[in-house]
Order: sequence, then structure tokens, then C-alpha cells
Amino acid sequence: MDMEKVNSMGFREFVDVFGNIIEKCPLVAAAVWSQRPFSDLQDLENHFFAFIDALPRSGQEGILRCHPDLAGRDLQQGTLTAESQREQSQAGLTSLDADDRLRLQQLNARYRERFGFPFVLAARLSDRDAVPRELARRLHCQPESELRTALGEVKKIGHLRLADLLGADPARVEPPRSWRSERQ
Ligand SMILES: NC(=O)N[C@H]1NC(=O)NC1=O
Repeated sequence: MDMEKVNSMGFREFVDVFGNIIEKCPLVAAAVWSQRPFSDLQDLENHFFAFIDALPRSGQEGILRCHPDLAGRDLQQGTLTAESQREQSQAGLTSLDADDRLRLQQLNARYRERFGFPFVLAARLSDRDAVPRELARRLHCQPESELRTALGEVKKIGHLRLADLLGADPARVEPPRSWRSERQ
């Protein structure tokens, strides 16, 4: 799919195609559509992320709360979105044994209790051993910085999903700004 095609999309088609760039938050795509035309993939991505950055804290927490737990109930019940299913599967989270699954569920519950939103991590950039390690580490972070970290992960997920849809090599697309500073 190229940018000419993206820019020619009507509202419904755009939301159908990009509605899950931000997990279960088609409102973001609906708002981004108004900003067309987009000059390139980077420009399109910037609009998604600018919308998230401009939300009040309640809206940002709402976005996090729309994410299913990693290796959680939706995975067990087969009710994940196609994108999330693929990401969790790539990280090896669909084939955890009962002990590892239970440990992750207990860590997820502690995290949610501490911060009031679920633990979010770009599963495709992680793996089944790193996920619980990172969860245990982030459990000790301060709420303000943890909110920023979690939103950075939402952007990484969106970045990879957009690159998939537009047939771009994710490594060739500029990473989100908030993610870049973390990696330096
Ligand atoms: N909780 C959480 O991070 N979920 C998300 N992560 C990811 O890579 N896909 C998701 O659905």
C-alpha cells in the first residue's frame, strides 16, 4: 500500500484499515483521518502519536487500559485482536507452560494494582524470558515515569503495525521520538 492509496481513502475505509494501529482505539485513526493528506509514512505515524501525546492523563491511561494483558485471559479465551495474537505468538507467549503463565499473570496483577493500568510492552521486540524480567523491573518504577514508558511501548507497537500495513521495513522507518531518546 502506498501513500497515494492512503490519502485517497474515505473515512470508513481508513478506520477499517488503521483502526487498530492503537490497540482497540479506532478513535485515534478516526481523528488522524482529518489530518490528511500525509506526506509519507513518518508523517502519518507522527499524527497518531501527536494525538496520544495531546490527550489528558485520563485519556492516555484509557489507551493503556484498552490493551489486553500479555499471556492473559484474552489469549486463553482466543479473544485477542489479530494483531495482538500475532505479536504475543511471536514473543512465544502463546506456548508458555502453566507455571510461567501463572507467574506472568501474578506479575500482571501486581502491576495493575500498583499503577491502575495494565503492563504494556511491544511483545515483538521482546521474548518469553524477557517479558517477566521487564515486568518485574518496571513494577518498581515511579508512576509518572511508568506512564511515559508504557505510552512509549504503545508507540513501538503502533510503529510496527503501521510498517506492516504499508509494507515498510520497520528498521528503515524513523523510530518514534519518545522511543529514540530511551535507546540512546
Ligand atoms: N499488554 C500488552 O503489552 N499488550 C500488547 N503488547 C503487544 O505487543 N501487543 C499487545 O496487545
